Amino acid sequence: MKKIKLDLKNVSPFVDEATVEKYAEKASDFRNDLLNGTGEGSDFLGWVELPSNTPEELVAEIEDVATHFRNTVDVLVVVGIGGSYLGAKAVIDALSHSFDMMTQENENPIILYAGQNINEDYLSELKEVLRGVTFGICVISKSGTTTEPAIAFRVLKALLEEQEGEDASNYIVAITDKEKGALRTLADQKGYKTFVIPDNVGGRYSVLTPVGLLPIACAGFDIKALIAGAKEMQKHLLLTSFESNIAMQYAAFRNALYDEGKKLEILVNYHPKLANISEWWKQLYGESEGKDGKGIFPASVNFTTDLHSMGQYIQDGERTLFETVLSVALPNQEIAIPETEEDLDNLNYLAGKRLDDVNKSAEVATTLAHVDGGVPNFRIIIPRLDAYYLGQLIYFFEFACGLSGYMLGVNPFDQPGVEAYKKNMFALLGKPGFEDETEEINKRIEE
Ligand SMILES: O=P(O)(O)OC[C@H]1O[C@](O)(CO)[C@@H](O)[C@@H]1O
Repeated sequence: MKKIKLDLKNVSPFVDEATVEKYAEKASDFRNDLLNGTGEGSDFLGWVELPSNTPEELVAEIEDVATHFRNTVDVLVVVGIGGSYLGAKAVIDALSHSFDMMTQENENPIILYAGQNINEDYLSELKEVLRGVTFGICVISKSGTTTEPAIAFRVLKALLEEQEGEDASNYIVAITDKEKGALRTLADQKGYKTFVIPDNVGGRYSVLTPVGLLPIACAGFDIKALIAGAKEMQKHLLLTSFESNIAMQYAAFRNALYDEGKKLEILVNYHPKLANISEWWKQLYGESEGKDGKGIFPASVNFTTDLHSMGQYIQDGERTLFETVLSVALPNQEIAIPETEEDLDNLNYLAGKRLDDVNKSAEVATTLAHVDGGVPNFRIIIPRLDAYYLGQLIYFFEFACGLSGYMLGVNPFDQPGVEAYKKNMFALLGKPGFEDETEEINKRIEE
């Protein structure tokens, strides 16, 4: 089997060799910190060994529960926010037919999402489409106390109970901490089927635990292939030499770019199915690195679509950005451009060419133009879009993120900044225990 590759050709000219060397020298130590738990945040390194250590029995249990849902429901609502849904959505969207809801042969439940916002229209409309439909709920929260998914679950559970009566609990699975949190208490009391999120795996690193694996299996995709791909990458990233370790290279070069004033990284795809891989990646890198007044800001675009909107800025705006292009080597489908006799649209010069040839030309053309415009370009080559290579990609990004955070000098496994909005919101809503904050925030608003 092939491996995903990292092409540095269009990054190297933008960085000082000595700076890269500085990070490259440290890369091996940081790699050891990840493997041996000797760096900051070492309580949250459970993800490092997940691909090689996930027990077969757990995979079989996930597949059994997925089969139960695939046989009993038409829709599965995944309730979660951040790392508790982004990985599953990223993989499911990458592997699904682009027009899934229009295909007749879909034997798997439609996967919908809730709890990733607090919007009243969204949840009302979701309830509207679920009314009268056989649906299940997969509620995911590591802490078991996050407000957004807790509200959505309460609302959807009420609808499910209204429709299924005493049987409702057979349509619910909860993925949460083994003993802590409100969701654990509720699940135990109601007798829901549960899966555990290991203590030592943070939300944004949890896609290869039941958090990602169960929804992906319910959608009908091959979780064993996903894990096998991740395992292959895990083996590869054990390599100690900088020249052969693509995670060390990516981490070192992006930190060198940061030192050169490139403060913003744009993850680029030329494949619409990868759009949500970018959303997952943004949380992974944003929450891991954006702290202590530092960190590359992760952004994303979908090309060629966004070349007709953001293309102008990337080519010509502030020179503080670099791109990381996800390039899928081979499409899974084939379509050639037809020839017409009249050639009224002047496209006969492309007749017979595959669409992918045109897409690849756009990719090469754009990369060259952006490099000429002062935008360094990493290129990650994914042999094809399937579960195995997505597993490789996920593990590569996770490992590189850990390394990159250490190179930046931050703890890549905490997210203290996320608490600030929560504290204010609880104060505004008058949550018990936040009385002093409520008084303070009300004064501030009235001023
Ligand atoms: O799984 P939980 O505990 O509901 O958390 C969801 C998300 O919220 C955060 O904790 C941020 O508030 C993320 O790190 C996490 O992925």
